[in-house]
Amino acid sequence: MEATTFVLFGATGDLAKRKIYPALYNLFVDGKLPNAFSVVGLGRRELTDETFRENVARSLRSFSRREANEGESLDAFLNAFRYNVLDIGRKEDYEKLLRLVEAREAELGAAPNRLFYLSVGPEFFETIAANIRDSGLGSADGWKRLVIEKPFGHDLQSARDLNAKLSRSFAEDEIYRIDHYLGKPMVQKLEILQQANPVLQALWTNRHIANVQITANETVGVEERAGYYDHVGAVRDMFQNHMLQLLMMLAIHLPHNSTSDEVRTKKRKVIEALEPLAKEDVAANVVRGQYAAGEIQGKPVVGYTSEPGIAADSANDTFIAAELHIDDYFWRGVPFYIRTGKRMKEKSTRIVIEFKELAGEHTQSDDKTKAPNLLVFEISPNEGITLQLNTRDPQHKGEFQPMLVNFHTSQQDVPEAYENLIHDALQGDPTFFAHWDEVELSWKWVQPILDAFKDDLVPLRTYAAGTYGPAEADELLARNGHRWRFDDADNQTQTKEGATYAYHANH
Ligand SMILES: NC(=O)C1=CN([C@@H]2O[C@H](COP(=O)(O)OP(=O)(O)OC[C@H]3O[C@@H](n4cnc5c(N)ncnc54)[C@H](OP(=O)(O)O)[C@@H]3O)[C@@H](O)[C@H]2O)C=CC1
Ligand SMILES: O=C1O[C@H](COP(=O)(O)O)[C@@H](O)[C@H](O)[C@H]1O
Repeated sequence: MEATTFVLFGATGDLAKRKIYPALYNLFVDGKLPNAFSVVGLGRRELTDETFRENVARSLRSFSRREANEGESLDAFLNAFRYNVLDIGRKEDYEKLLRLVEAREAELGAAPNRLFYLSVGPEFFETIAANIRDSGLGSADGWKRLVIEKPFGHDLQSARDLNAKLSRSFAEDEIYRIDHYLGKPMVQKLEILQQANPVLQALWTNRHIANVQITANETVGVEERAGYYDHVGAVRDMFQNHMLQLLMMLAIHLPHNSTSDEVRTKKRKVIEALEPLAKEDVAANVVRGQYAAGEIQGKPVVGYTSEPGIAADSANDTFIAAELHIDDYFWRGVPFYIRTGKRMKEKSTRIVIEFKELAGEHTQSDDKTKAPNLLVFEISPNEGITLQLNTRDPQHKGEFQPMLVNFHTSQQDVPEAYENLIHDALQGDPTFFAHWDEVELSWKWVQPILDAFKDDLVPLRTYAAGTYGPAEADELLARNGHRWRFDDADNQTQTKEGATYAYHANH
């Protein structure tokens, strides 16, 4: 891998501590960092290199999936770290930074390839990009890349404005917009599972698929993020980015060995083909919810409007469910149901594909006991694939029984999303980053929902914490004869009654 200087804005912040340092460490342990590699951490706080390294080591002990015990290996990792005080708005600080970066590159005999990771609030993105350009940090005889965190805009117009500003300093192919859902290993596997398995390719159409359900439920509430979350809600925090990315990744049809350009083109086609919702139609297709007091895993929790920092009359959405349609050859007529919420019964991110009965199949008297075939991609917290088939106990010739064929990987073996994404950014592979076209088209699709929420055209439904959301989210599916599959209760019945065949990846 090419020599790289990893310039980290926000090196003293929460994201760096919880995600970025552990990801870098795990890549280091796996031998996936360049030989000539430096991290230059930036922040306003006055830290020496030694204190910075101690902070990094502490974060590894708390958050890394790998042991970070003192020793040669940890020392070798930390040796790559330097700290530099920088105030984002002070131009002269970038000149000092340039001198430090150049000195470090000279020390290592490394080419001036620089990755600028912006782990700071989006209000700083424009200033940082412009200062990188003006200071000469980005004009050396190597490559430059800009990695940015969400949120990318607050609505369609602000996203366009931000993109226009960044484009003055970085080309589109130099910008890596993180959507950490694209870094989740199971999401990355969706592409290859489809390409490498003719059986899936053959089934991936409206001829065989009755509906697709994409869920990202969380048990946590607003936590300490009231200031941020109360202005964005579930629609901006999760739906516009992560959920629509999951939809694109699931719905694309890719030729074998697709390039990153092909993936991007196909994703764009999917989102372009999403049937637009008019503001007036949002209420019929979208459920907006907010959690009330309830219980999470046996413990009482307060409702959203009683959370610290949230106004008692806040109408912010903590839950959203929607029915979407992709108007193209493959998916016409297949509802895509999306649901995400906070303070739900269980933490689970999964995609369920429900298959149709065979066309023209005669109804048998015992068909009512037959469960639909389901293909379930468990994305997190557990990773796995389940196929629900029907069987019958040959001894008793009784009712149909669902049989679950399970594939699960051990959590220890699974790299963190940030490991995958940082590794890809270091290699210059943009496949699992959000391209501007996708971001813009996602905001465009979501904008009528934002407008309808703002104008209060969609009733705010409450749901008790610790449930699966408002009843209206069930009704959304019920009107089409569908229901959310593989929720906790559903799952228990299926495993109690059904035979389970497990295949473990490490066997
Ligand atoms: N935390 C998380 O889990 C996630 C965060 N994000 C996004 O990542 C970004 C960073 O989040 P997070 O780490 O939580 O934020 P924090 O508030 O914890 O950290 C902010 C960082 O920005 C630095 N900073 C702030 N102002 C300046 C300034 N004027 N000049 C120089 N540095 C400055 C701070 O350094 P100092 O105080 O030393 O100046 C600090 O290192 C945000 O965009 C957030 O939305 C996205 C997904 C998850
Ligand atoms: O981006 C975000 O994602 C998290 C959920 O991520 P997960 O990997 O735990 O599923 C969510 O809690 C947060 O509000 C949101 O900003």
